[in-house]
Amino acid sequence: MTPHSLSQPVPAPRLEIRNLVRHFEGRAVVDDVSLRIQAGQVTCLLGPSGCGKSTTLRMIAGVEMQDSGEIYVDGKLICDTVFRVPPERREIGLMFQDFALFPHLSVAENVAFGLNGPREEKRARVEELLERVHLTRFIDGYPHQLSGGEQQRVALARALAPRPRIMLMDEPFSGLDNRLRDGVRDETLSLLKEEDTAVLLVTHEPEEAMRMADEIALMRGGKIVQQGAPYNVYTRPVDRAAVAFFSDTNVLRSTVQGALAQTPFGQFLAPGVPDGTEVDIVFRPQHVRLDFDRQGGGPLPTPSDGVAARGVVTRARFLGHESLVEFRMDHDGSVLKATVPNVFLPEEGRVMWLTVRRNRCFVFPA
Ligand SMILES: Nc1ncnc2c1ncn2[C@@H]1O[C@H](COP(=O)(O)OP(=O)(O)OP(=O)(O)O)[C@@H](O)[C@H]1O
Repeated sequence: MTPHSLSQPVPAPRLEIRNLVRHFEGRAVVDDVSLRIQAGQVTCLLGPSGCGKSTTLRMIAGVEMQDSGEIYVDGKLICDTVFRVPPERREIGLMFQDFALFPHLSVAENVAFGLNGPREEKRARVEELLERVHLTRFIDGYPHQLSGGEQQRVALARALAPRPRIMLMDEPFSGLDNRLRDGVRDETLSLLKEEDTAVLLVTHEPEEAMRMADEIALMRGGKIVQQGAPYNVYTRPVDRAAVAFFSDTNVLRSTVQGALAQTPFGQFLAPGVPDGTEVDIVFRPQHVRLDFDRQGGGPLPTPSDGVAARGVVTRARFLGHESLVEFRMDHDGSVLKATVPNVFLPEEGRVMWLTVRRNRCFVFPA
């Protein structure tokens, strides 16, 4: 870094919300939520249905008022409990799943809807955006002549036409079928990046968040419980529910003695956990290793994989890029799941030995 760049002032986040709170019927539906998003960055607000994602988005859009907290755009206050810039002056673009196009307006008229200024300028912006979403040929067409994916791209062009500083997107792709969705998502993402827009995208689908986000804010019960790059949120989850939100999980319950949790898979480190504490050892099916039975025995213990435990196959299914195998474990009759790349479909009743990758396990208080 040069001395010159050191002296550059750090730009204020394009969007910042501080300590937003909203109650409905005495319940905090959004409970002290803070976020910062830079220009050109996509943050996904990810969480189960009803956790307060849409209410957060609506407060930023200005169609819902917070009980407390502030919203800033480029460092300027646009809303607290006293001062409020009206929604239409916030320079925020909106895209919702059911944000339908106007059926009686042509594609060009739809895209131009939020634009002011001379006709030629508006037309030039409409042509530019339709070119970028590869829909120039439909410029004089009407929404009913377009497929779902094409309509969604027009909606995106319409939302971006006035060059909003921020885009708020609420489950924008959930109306599209799977085949279309990936393509529309990728195209949307590259267009948003080109426009240098700060994006807050609400979704309940982890795959969508992993695919789209620079940063994921995991929300539950009105609070952001974890925030970070997708890789970090996935590999360093804060609790058991955060693991389970992204994938199937296996759980072993144990009690800590001497900073160790004993299990049929050997011991797990539980540093700093007091003796007598019940813990859950949580791991994903892809971190279970399978081995064949060798005359009643399994593989020898290793420091990285611990001790092998015996299980019997109850079900095996091929999922496309991997196979999911379920086992009933000898030690307590519990069911554990393992995934194996490609095709692996052992018959029901087959005995196998399971080990668990130590460096992929999470130990949480139960
Ligand atoms: N106007 C309202 N009056 C009363 N309760 C409301 C209102 N709006 C939202 N809620 C409640 O607040 C909670 C959070 O709703 P919100 O729509 O923000 O959740 P969400 O995470 O976006 O869920 P979904 O993905 O299902 O839309 C829900 O329990 C909802 O019923």
